[in-house]
Amino acid sequence: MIVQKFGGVAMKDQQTRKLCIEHIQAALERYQNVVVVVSAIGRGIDPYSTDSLLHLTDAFSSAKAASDLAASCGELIAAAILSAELQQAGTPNRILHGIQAGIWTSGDFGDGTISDVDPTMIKDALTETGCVIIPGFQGINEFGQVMTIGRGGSDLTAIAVGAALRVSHVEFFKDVPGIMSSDPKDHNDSRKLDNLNILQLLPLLETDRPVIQKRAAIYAMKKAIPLYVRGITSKENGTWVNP
Ligand SMILES: Nc1ncnc2c1ncn2[C@@H]1O[C@H](COP(=O)(O)OP(=O)(O)O)[C@@H](O)[C@H]1O
Ligand SMILES: N[C@@H](CC(=O)OP(=O)(O)O)C(=O)O
Repeated sequence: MIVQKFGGVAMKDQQTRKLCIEHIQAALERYQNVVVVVSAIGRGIDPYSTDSLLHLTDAFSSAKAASDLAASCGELIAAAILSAELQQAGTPNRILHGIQAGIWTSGDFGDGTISDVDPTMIKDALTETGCVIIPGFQGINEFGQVMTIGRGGSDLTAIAVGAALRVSHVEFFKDVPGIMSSDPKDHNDSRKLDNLNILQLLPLLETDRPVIQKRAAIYAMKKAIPLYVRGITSKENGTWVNP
């Protein structure tokens, strides 16, 4: 069993989602059970991106619970679209969201922390279909309210679910071929790294646009979960991150 995480760029249109579906189908053949964690579709002004949802009204600045509920819809929409397209491609699957996903959060709206993951319903669903889709970036607090867990938080969702299910590793699909020696969007001379450990990764995450959310990387280190960061379009090997 593995967890695969597809971010906003991988999910951005039907063409890139076809690549996501190919990666999911390949993983199903190899591992039988796959949990897919998705982020909201696109970036910036794209209609269902997290930024667009957070800017639907300026009243969200003083209504944090409502703002989180709106933001969480981006990942719900992404899960619904990927589920339908996977089904169309011949792969039955089931979405688990909200309380069904068993992801419990605490702390502040907009920046919650995952306090517990109860994998019972995920395991039950996997016995039915082998492929479960979970909207990232969110959980439920003790009062049953939806909370988001900080920008880039789907990475944390994927790792926390992976840890709860004791998977062999968590895979991330990016618009870069793996983890590079520096951000390739800023440095022409950056080169792909084949292997590194999380302590070596942490300095690379000190940027406005980290390749993995820093909080998620620290969680992976604490739970001893290996990560595999791959390119969504490339066939070449990605980067293994050892805990
Ligand atoms: N050291 C690095 N190696 C690779 N990519 C990096 C690095 N540092 C920053 N990045 C940036 O991370 C981006 C991918 O992460 P991100 O956009 O958060 O993915 P996701 O779509 O999964 O959320 C790349 O487009 C790249 O600009
Ligand atoms: N959609 C959320 C959560 C997330 O992790 O997104 P992405 O995987 O696209 O960085 C955000 O933009 O913060």
